[in-house]
Amino acid sequence: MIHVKGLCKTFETDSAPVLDNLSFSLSAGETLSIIGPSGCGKTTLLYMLADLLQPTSGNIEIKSTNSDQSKCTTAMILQNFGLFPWKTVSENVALALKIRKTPRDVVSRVTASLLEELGIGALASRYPVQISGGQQQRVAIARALATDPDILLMDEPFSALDALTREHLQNTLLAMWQKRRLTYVIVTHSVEEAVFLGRTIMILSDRPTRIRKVIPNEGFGEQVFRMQDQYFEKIRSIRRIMEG
Ligand SMILES: Nc1ncnc2c1ncn2[C@@H]1O[C@H](COP(=O)(O)OP(=O)(O)OP(=O)(O)O)[C@@H](O)[C@H]1O
Repeated sequence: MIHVKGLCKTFETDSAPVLDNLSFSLSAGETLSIIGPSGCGKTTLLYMLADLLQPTSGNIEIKSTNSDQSKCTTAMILQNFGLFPWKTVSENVALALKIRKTPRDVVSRVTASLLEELGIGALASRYPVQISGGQQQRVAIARALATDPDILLMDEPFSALDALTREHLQNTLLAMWQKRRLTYVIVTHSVEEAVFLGRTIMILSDRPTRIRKVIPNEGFGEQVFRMQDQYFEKIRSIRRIMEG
């Protein structure tokens, strides 16, 4: 579904490349955690996957496995939630559907069902300032899922949250994956989060950034994984690789 080949990125203001010859693939229904040193280009990579930035060279092909559809849709969730403060929770979630001129009854139905699914149905008419950070992030997830994207791209989506809320939302994301078999890519600074949420974990190097290692994560997929030896062993092995 996602095929990245020989991807390089150098910004005009900087002579040194940020990303240097990255190649990887991700199939439909798979989940990828990307982890690496600060400033190595994780956000840059995500923006290129979202088609918000162009590579300097190399290419990204995002294609549906369904032959009727040649192009896949992506949605992105940002670290600071990116909600519009002047719109209510349900208006924020409905936004992308309204922009696409979706019939009003469909907008209401999809919005209400997503808010229920994410446990924030009672907050529909509140404004973002009237709800907690964790609840705001649930709204951001609902908004991203409203258009039923093929691929969900997340840039440190839970990093601003306290540990318990973060864990709840990781569980929510996993539940959404189990239910919908979402394909998602998550950028994170947390090794624990990378291991809990990625069936594959990609470790990036320092700049010029290359793929240091791609690690399959067989235990991924259930909440109980967090309590298992395999989970802690994977965290230890990734830390060893990152510490070098
Ligand atoms: N638009 C831009 N113009 C010039 N340089 C940029 C631009 N965007 C990012 N950079 C540079 O590219 C490098 C990678 O930035 P990026 O935000 O992708 O890293 P990151 O791995 O996501 O960082 P962090 O882990 O700290 O969030 C940094 O050195 C940054 O300053």
